[in-house]
Amino acid sequence: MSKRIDVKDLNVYYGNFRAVEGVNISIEPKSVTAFIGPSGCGKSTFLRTLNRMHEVIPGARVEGEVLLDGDDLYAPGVDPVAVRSHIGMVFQRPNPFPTMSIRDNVLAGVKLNGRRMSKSDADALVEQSLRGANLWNEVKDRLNKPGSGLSGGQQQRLCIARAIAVKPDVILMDEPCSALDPISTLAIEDLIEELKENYTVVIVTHNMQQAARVSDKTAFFNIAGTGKPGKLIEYADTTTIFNNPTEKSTEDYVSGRFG
Ligand SMILES: Nc1ncnc2c1ncn2[C@@H]1O[C@H](COP(=O)(O)OP(=O)(O)OP(=O)(O)O)[C@@H](O)[C@H]1O
Repeated sequence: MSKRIDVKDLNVYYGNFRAVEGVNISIEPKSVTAFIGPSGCGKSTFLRTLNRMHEVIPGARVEGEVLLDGDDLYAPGVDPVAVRSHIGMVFQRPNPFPTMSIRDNVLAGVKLNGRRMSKSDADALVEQSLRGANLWNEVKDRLNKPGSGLSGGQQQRLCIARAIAVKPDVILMDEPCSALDPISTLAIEDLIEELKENYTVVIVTHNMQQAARVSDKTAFFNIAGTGKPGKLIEYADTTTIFNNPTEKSTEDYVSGRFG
């Protein structure tokens, strides 16, 4: 089930360094939202706070609120592992477990969450997830072969299958195509378009054409200079951000004048 995310007054720190400052944003369910902006402006840092993934970095912490359909992900007693089962993540480099079979890779997140199921239920979930990631036809005859035997683009779709197997509400993607060739990139972009029928999708991308192609809304982040915090500068419909932005810095960035 797709859910909305509301972020209120969010600051993110690495130790004493404030990497992201004062973000307020509402992300709609069943939509694709792109985060764009120059290197170091905090896109990945902010993305990771949406499922508490930053907590694996020592010294990283947030102030503010992140609400998933109104529930605060940072409220006392909330288990970050449970948060990550509702809000999945796909990374820049495809990271299937290399020695695990394709089938076991799909089931890895489900097993991590301690869910037990019969072999026939597991088989059905593997097929459903691989179909959902547009990978089924390419791998159905080699489900017991290692995930590392797939091409980069197939491995990334396997990681998406692994993410959707746990039936999340939200899928976060941190530059999911940056390690892929153009054909595999198009396959992932097509898949993102399909995923939004069922999920809230948030994608960090350096590729402006990709943001324009896949997203409904775009958030532009920027930094005033090295050592300064990143800020959300403008957030609007993607067509507005690319064709008629309010802020001069947004226009300069999307027209390729910096970044
Ligand atoms: N693990 C970390 N420890 C300390 N500082 C970090 C860490 N990760 C990122 N930073 C700093 O936080 C700031 C934001 O980095 P982040 O990677 O979120 O930016 P980004 O916009 O995603 O950049 P890029 O587009 O290059 O990936 C940068 O100044 C970066 O050096």
